[in-house]
Amino acid sequence: MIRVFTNLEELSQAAAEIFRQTALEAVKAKNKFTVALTGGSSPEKLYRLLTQSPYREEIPWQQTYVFWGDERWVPLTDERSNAKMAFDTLLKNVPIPPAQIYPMWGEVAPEQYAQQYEDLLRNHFHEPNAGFDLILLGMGDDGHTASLFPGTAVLHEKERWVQAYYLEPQQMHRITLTAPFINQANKIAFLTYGGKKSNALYEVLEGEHNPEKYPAQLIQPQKGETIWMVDEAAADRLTNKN
Ligand SMILES: O=C(O)[C@H](O)[C@@H](O)[C@H](O)[C@H](O)COP(=O)(O)O
Repeated sequence: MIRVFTNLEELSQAAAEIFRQTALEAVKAKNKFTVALTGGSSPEKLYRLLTQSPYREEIPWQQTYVFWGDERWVPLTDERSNAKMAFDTLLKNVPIPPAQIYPMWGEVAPEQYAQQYEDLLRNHFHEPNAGFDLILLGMGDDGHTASLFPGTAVLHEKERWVQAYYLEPQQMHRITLTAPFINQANKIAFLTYGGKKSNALYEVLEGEHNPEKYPAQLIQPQKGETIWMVDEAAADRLTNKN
């Protein structure tokens, strides 16, 4: 499903509403809500909204479990850390028990940490084909999502839920949920705005199938739904906006 908004404010409001609804439904059904946050700049406004009324009061924070879709392999105090951004804008300001927040960072090698994070997730979910209630994702203007970058080996991973690898062009390690595991989610919301994303958005949604070049094409949940939340500038090249 594609939803087009006139500006980031409206897009973020609608995303906050999806977050609230999904959290309430999950807690009603199984007494917990498990969400994966995204990094980048796109979710900042959403995160700030979630700390305000009515979301601050109505979201069942005590039963919320927070993971990340991906991370730059840097300490939690580093400005590039996706977790730092989420703590500063959202997590410090809502009553989630700290033990229910799982940033992707540890004092071990990134590959070893990826295995630990996967074990953590498998323990959390119990079932091998279970997935997140909600995953928030962004998309880069090259068509990457999470840390699934064009031309990387992680795009071909079938078994693992989490992987870490060295991303040569950025000279840093990245850690990411893999596409097969992301696709086990019940709901995925892409937050994508700005004219510089319009080509990639067109290629991902309406171009030829070429996930090697446009990895966001790999995101096709088996049983869940994908909601593309975009602004008019990003949607500029789309012919089908429904
Ligand atoms: O850590 C990251 O950078 C994210 O993993 C990445 O997938 C991000 O969501 C996109 O690059 C969009 O970034 P913007 O929201 O900044 O455009």
